[in-house]
Amino acid sequence: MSDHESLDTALMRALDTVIDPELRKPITEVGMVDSATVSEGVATVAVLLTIEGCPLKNTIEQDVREAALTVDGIEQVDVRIGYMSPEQRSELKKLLGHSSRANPFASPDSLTKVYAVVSGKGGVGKSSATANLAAAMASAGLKVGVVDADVHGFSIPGLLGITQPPTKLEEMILPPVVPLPEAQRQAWEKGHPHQDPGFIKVISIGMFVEGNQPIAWRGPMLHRALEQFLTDVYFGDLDVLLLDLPPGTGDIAISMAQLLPGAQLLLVSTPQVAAVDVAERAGTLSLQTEQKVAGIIENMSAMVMPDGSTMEVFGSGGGEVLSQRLRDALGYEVPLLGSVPLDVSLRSGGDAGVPVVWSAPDSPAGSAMQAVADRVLEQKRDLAGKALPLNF
Ligand SMILES: Nc1ncnc2c1ncn2[C@@H]1O[C@H](COP(=O)(O)OP(=O)(O)OP(=O)(O)O)[C@@H](O)[C@H]1O
Repeated sequence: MSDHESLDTALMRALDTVIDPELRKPITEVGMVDSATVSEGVATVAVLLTIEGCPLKNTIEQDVREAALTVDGIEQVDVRIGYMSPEQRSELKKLLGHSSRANPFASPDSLTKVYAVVSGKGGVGKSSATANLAAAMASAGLKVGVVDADVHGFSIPGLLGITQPPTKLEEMILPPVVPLPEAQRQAWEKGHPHQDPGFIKVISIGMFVEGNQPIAWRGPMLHRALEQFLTDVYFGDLDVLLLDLPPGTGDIAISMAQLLPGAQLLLVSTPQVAAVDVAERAGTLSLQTEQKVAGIIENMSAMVMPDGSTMEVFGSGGGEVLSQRLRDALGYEVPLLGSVPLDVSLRSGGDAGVPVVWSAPDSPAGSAMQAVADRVLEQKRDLAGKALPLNF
């Protein structure tokens, strides 16, 4: 083998380590490296991006440059950016095994655990719980998808700090990906040197409307939108899919049950005993849809004051009462998965686009949200006692 050939090969191996941020696959595997050669210490890499104006152009360019410079004998890198032709994009879709006519999560072979986060009333912290569960699960090394189907109150992109739009490849949609923040990534790599860290792929109705416009859709359109999210969006292999649904027992809850019959419900409620009736209705809808309620998340429970005392702004005991009532109504245990206190750090983390389990993991709300996520993951481990192909 000549020096040229061995350097070219070494360059290609280095490029194997560059992961496309949206597809979460090595760029060498998905046809994004058109050519890569080395001559007199200069690497020339022709990269094909999926679409023109790809928002991740700079990241990919930078990653290619850094990877090439790890090769002994390469001193300079010339990255040439081009774009895939329609034929190349079709090839890519085939390679990804994406068919926009199938909802992969409804297939009996699907290994993805699906949870719909629901509530009786609005404003009880359903979206905050969804974002924090997703973040905690990604920190545990899981590949997590989030579908923000809260049509009238979509807030997941903001809670997860997403500003980048999805990428459209004809009818296939590549959702934005939230990687682990630096501190969590380092902690993961220290404990699991040979395993990829988790991430969150997110799709939201809010990504498809201009500015802050309201959505005035009737049931069939909502159904179609949810269906499209499950079929047209390329999530790849996920460990967990979380859905943030609108509050109550409306059209979307029914559509979700039709499209994802295997989804389990996580019911969010405040500790206010008077709110339990409404939450109970959201839980007992599962009798008609034949879905399982996996547990209750009590949110906005007693706030810890600076002097260490607690203040029960929304009362107490609602989660326990709801757990008992649902056990009686549904005929199986519906555990209270945890109580998350009212906490400024949860609100400020959400406002800053960093869920509190990441921004302030030791805060009262951060540790309580983490504990809820741990309980959900434990339930998953218990599943039928069979080995799941997951590493947690
Ligand atoms: N434990 C908490 N401590 C402090 N603030 C909280 C807590 N939980 C939620 N909040 C705040 O309450 C508001 C409502 O929360 P969130 O948007 O998560 O509720 P929701 O149930 O999803 O609402 P919607 O009905 O609009 O979907 C947000 O401003 C959020 O930051």
